[in-house]
Amino acid sequence: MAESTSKLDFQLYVITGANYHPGRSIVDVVEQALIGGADIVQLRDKTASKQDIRENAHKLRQLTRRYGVPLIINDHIDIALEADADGVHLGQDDLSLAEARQLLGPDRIIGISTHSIEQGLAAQAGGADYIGVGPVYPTGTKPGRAAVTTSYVQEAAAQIRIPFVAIGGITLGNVDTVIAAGANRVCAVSEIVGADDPAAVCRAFKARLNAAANHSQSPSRQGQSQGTSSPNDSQSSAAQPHDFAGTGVTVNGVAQRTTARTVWELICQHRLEDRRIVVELDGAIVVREEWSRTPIREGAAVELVHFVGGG
Ligand SMILES: Cc1ncc(COP(=O)(O)OP(=O)(O)O)c(N)n1
Ligand SMILES: Cc1nc(C(=O)O)sc1CCOP(=O)(O)O
Ligand SMILES: [Mg+2]
Repeated sequence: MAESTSKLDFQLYVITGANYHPGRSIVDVVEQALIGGADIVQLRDKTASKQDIRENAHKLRQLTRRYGVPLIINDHIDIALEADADGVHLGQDDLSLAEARQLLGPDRIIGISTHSIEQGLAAQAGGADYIGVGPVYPTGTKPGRAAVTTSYVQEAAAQIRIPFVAIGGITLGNVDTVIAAGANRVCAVSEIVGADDPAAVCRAFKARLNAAANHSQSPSRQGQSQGTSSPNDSQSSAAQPHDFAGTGVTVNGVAQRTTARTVWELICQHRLEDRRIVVELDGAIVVREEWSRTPIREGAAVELVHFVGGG
């Protein structure tokens, strides 16, 4: 089912889990995930004191701002507001969606955990910005919760119109199965924050998600754009289609013709979609949230600056 336009644009969602990285700071581990291409970060800590969670929220707020990535706080609306996080994530047993919306206002993101299509449809009708669909597989991060299996992912893909993210026991070993069931977005805790190299794991997840997104393009669109797509295709409709000869642009000082319609498609054509990059268009920085909405026009001068060594 086609998604409605959303304020959310992500593929890879990373949730913290301090018990998985003893001896390494949360800031260090999350920064590695961001370098690897994590699109959204959730601070989740079920055991720390409220004061410690508050302090980590402020640290992660600063960090995620530097990377232009949204920060979600699990469970604690007060901390989300105090730290100026982008939103909260709530479960079926947490504060209700309606109460949370009243406290947070219309603009902050509210994500809701769902474990059945009935719960998913209810959260969508109640105004959730996204839903979690899981646990797809049994997981030690949420022990005792029965797996919903990829059947619920398939149902969500068919019936849910807001973004949904598959979660629970997702690893590089099974992510292709989850994607094949219809997930465009995945979320992981242990596989990422418990890894020796969280950046490498994130890059690998993004490569799988991007490969699937490119593969699912219609043949006519592939012909136009070399099979690249934005993380949320509905947002790239702002760009106008180009003719077959493409658009004359200069990329990093090299004149060329491109079939890319947006900055995001140009990034994909240059195979930089899973790299940490800064984009300059005609002398002005284009922030990450705008990549899939920013059209490439004839004569554009684009600088795609990527950081060698850090990811
Ligand atoms: C993206 C995402 N999905 C699901 C959850 C789980 O939330 P909840 O059911 O409230 O359980 P706890 O995380 O609070 O233990 C989540 N946090 N994020
Ligand atoms: C926090 C959480 N919520 C879930 C849900 O299905 O609602 S599954 C989950 C844990 C996800 O951790 P991992 O990637 O380590 O399996
Ligand atoms: Mg919760």
